[in-house]
Amino acid sequence: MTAPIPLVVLTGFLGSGKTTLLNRWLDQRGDLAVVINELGEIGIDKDLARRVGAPISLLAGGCVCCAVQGTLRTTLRNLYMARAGGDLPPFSTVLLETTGAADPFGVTAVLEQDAWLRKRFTLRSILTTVDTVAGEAALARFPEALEQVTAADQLLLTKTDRATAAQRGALVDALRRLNPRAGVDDAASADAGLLDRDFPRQCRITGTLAPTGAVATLAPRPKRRGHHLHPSGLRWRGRIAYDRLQEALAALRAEAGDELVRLKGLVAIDKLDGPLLIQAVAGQAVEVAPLPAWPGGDEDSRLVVIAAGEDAGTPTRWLEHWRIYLGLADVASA
Ligand SMILES: Nc1nc2c(ncn2[C@@H]2O[C@H](COP(=O)(O)OP(=O)(O)OP(=O)(O)O)[C@@H](O)[C@H]2O)c(=O)[nH]1
Repeated sequence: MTAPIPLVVLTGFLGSGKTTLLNRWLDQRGDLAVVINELGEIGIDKDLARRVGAPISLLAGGCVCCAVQGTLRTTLRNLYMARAGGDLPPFSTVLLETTGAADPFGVTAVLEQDAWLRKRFTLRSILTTVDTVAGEAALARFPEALEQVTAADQLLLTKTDRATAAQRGALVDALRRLNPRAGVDDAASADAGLLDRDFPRQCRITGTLAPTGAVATLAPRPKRRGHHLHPSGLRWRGRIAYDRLQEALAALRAEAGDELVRLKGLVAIDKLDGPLLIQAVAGQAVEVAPLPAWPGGDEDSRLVVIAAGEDAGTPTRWLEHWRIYLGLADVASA
């Protein structure tokens, strides 16, 4: 049997910059197979990933750490078989982008528990993006962010261009306390060569160093029960005037308050050929960017929101208000 294929897990809290980094790495090398996990049924990240010939698989409808663990197993098997059968180029590495709510240990458990996969894939690293501006607040509020930091082999600071030196310093101190064994570096200086780097691992049970590639790790596990982050998505056809969209976004943000953790969308706008890409991260301004064309061939407008809190129905109610506000009758699926 050939050597196991390295798997790199790219994780990090919602909106912390995973897809942005993934796209930079896809520009830099063509020997990756990519698996993208999205929390909701309606996907946007896969369409936003650069089309550079790398095979890209989508795991939608839940976190890879729990709801779609089985789909991850199947996806990895399919990738392996397609590569062995010559149906895919002989990619060197699988790069898995988790959702921003994933527990990376749930991903490593898939490799640990499946004998077939264990022989054919090896966990190379867990790389965690941390938003330098919003990271400390996320760590204080969301156990998911804590899990991602404690599981990391390498922590990558994003949005350093927006952060003050004091924010950066305080965050680095907090990260070093939470995970002293991980390196901390700026994502901007992390090129795709990082994907080849092996990290020493320790066995969770004995605490002894295991050869690189073993899947166990010694990091302490913060406790949580289930997710408190709930996705919902809306899909529709028809164009919206830009001013109307701005009003609707303001109304949505006002209704949702700080329960709105993440928003992203591709929206057809009057007089624009391509869609408007909309992104918002809790506490940060909404970013809009016109794209020259619809990525991925799907020309339905889509909006995905992720809410924090106990009530999983909350984000669906926001989107229903959004639909009514904009008079969107032609909803293809919700
Ligand atoms: N200024 C600045 N913005 C960034 C940087 N990295 C990401 N962003 C912005 O942050 C927002 C979220 O970035 P993404 O790369 O989509 O984050 P993500 O972690 O993939 O998001 P989810 O998949 O929803 O968890 C987007 O609006 C990006 O343009 C950065 O280094 N600097």
